[in-house]
Amino acid sequence: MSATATGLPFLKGHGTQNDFVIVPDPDGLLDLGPDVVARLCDRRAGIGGDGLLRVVRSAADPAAAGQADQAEWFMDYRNSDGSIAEMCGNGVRVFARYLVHAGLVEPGPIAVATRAGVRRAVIAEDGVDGTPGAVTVDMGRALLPGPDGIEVSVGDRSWPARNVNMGNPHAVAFVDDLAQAGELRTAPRTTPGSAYPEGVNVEFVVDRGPRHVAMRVHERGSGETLSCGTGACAVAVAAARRDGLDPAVTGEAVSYTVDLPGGSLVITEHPDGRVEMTGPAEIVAAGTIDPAWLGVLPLR
Ligand SMILES: N[C@@H](CCC[C@H](N)C(=O)O)C(=O)O
Repeated sequence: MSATATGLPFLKGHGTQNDFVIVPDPDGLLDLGPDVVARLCDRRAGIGGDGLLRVVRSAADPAAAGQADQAEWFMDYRNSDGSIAEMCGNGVRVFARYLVHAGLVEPGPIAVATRAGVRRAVIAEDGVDGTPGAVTVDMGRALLPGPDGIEVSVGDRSWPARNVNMGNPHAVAFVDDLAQAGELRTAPRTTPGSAYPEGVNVEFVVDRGPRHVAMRVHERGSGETLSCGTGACAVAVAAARRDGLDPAVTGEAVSYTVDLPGGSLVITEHPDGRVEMTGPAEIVAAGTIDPAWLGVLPLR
């Protein structure tokens, strides 16, 4: 499936209600600029999505340089405002689900090239009732680069936050009540400004029970979304450190269930530092974008 004079094929998918426009471009023929991506992600005038996943062979995209020998497919992820991000956790599960849906891979282990490097996933078989199998992804190591003293503010309220990098940047703030963050129509402020020169995803977290938390997120480039996979990983690692748990020290893996408005993810940090995310991913629709609406097919 690729762009033709009669239109641009697309699919729609989501993982815990973080939703994506999926554009198959196996041979890397499309040039999707920020404006085109933002139009496609527009929920009223376009298809609608928190982001866009272009599916391209690693060998056909310079952004996947050096990864083609390990991962045939490259996830070219874009935020809904058209900006590029290094990584998307829900996106990589949906990307894997698309590859199975399209018959390009079988359920089981798969490697996906991303701007943050190769991510290895395992796609479970569908359930007997047809429920799509969960996808588990090795999200790599969390970095906790500091500095101390980061604060996140909404209106006149501020909270201390922890800087966690999952390939993309996160500020994780523990709050008393998720409603305290308000409507999140605009990005929370973070200080010092120097902590996040490329912008940041901000998570607000409350405890639900032992190794069980709930969160809301304001995503860089997409606004408040119903789920963020990298955000859930960042939250689980920040919660573990707050709880005095570090698998590298104890030698025991630590798992947290992270509830998001769109569903739940299970995040496990291993003694070697790998952070594993397990959650659902499904394809909900497929169609063709009218070239007249698009103006012109964005071919290279
Ligand atoms: N929703 C994603 C994260 C997408 C990228 C993020 N908005 C950024 O700019 O870093 C996820 O599931 O991880």
